[in-house]
Amino acid sequence: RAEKAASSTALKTPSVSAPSSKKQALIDTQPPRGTRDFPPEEMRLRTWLFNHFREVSRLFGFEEFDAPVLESEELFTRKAGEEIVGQLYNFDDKGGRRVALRPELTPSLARIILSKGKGLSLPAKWFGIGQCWRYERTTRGRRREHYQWNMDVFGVQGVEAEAELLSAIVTFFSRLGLTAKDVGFRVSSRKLLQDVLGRYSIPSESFASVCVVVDKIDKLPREEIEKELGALSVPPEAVTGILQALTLKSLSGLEDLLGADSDAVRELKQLFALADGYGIADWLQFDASVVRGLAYYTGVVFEAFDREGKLRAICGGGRYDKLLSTFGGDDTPACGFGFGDAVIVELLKERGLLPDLPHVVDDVLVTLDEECRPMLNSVAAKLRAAGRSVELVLESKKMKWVFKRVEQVGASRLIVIGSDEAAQEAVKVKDLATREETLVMIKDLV
Ligand SMILES: OCc1cccc(Br)n1
Repeated sequence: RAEKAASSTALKTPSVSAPSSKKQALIDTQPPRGTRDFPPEEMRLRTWLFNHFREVSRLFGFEEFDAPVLESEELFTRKAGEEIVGQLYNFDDKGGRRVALRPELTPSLARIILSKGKGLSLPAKWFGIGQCWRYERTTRGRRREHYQWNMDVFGVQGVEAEAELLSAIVTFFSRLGLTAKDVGFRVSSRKLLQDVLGRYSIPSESFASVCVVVDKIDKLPREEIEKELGALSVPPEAVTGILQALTLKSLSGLEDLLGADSDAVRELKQLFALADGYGIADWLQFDASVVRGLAYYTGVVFEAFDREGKLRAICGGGRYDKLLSTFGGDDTPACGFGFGDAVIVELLKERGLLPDLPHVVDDVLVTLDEECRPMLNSVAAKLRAAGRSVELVLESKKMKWVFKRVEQVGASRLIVIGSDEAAQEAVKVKDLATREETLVMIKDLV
């Protein structure tokens, strides 16, 4: 059968095309529209940022998880009119299955929590860093992917969990050199809106959709907001009541509106008291206009903003106690946040807080005599085993080239082996700080 196939192939096309003398047209070397490459200098900054994400998550005792970038579309097809759903990067796979590139991490996390059922001991405190996608008409030239850091707590009913998450984000900002003068958090609760809607007998089924519209209050003209709320059968007097309530900026004002026994008032008072315990109260402010744009939030919601007001929200999150039941599971109290990798870098640039992250190695090793290369390799292996990062010059190079390379990679030492050194089983070590040169027996080299 192989011969037959080979012969039939031979008849159709040459097994290997002869190297063409015609120059190949250059491919498009740019990454797909809306996506980014991370060459080393960009990757060092991303790694630096992600290391801070991971270290803060470790300090708070969270465990890392991940999930596929590709998920079943049904995980994200919520009906509340969210932008994140309208911009789903979804398609039919080759098996005809409806799939989507994840636009966020929380639904995947909820799916995994559900998959573990009673086997999962609560509370579960998980964090993840994952690439998330959207398919937006590129008229606005915006990115179609970003990396998101999530921290989520499953199984804690009280706002102690939200306070812990806020403390984690403040810890992160502080590690980067940002203070409460640079960044603040607007904090509210969707129970405020729930309470107000209840006063106008708005059916609970409209709650999520109303929140999605109200979240656009700073992005759309008032009449557009009124129109979209009207389309959700929210009567004009209720629209006025809602928009009025959203102007509240103090808990005392909120208490005047909702009364001292309102859940929203009680929870927010407790949250601010707990925040004070962490020493982060001056980072937080109550702002009734914060509702966030994800349909599944049910309680406390928050977002971090740059106090100069030049940038989009830095991160956001909140409580989502009913997400599991939308997947057919039993509800478990949950809250979490998402923190994108783009706005924070813009903010650090604005504040002159981007770190200098050169490519650095400890030692550059070179031989002047190719006969000595095996011995040079043994020196490289010895140094690497001792934990030193070693750039091994892999080809025969002039010393002028080597010194340029040493500068490029910020090495601390240049280690040279020639026939004289090899004969003594030694190397010449040049300390690049002191310029001092010494002969060192290989057996004594560290
Ligand atoms: O924040 C919304 C979002 C989701 C996926 C990808 C990008 Br870029 N932005």
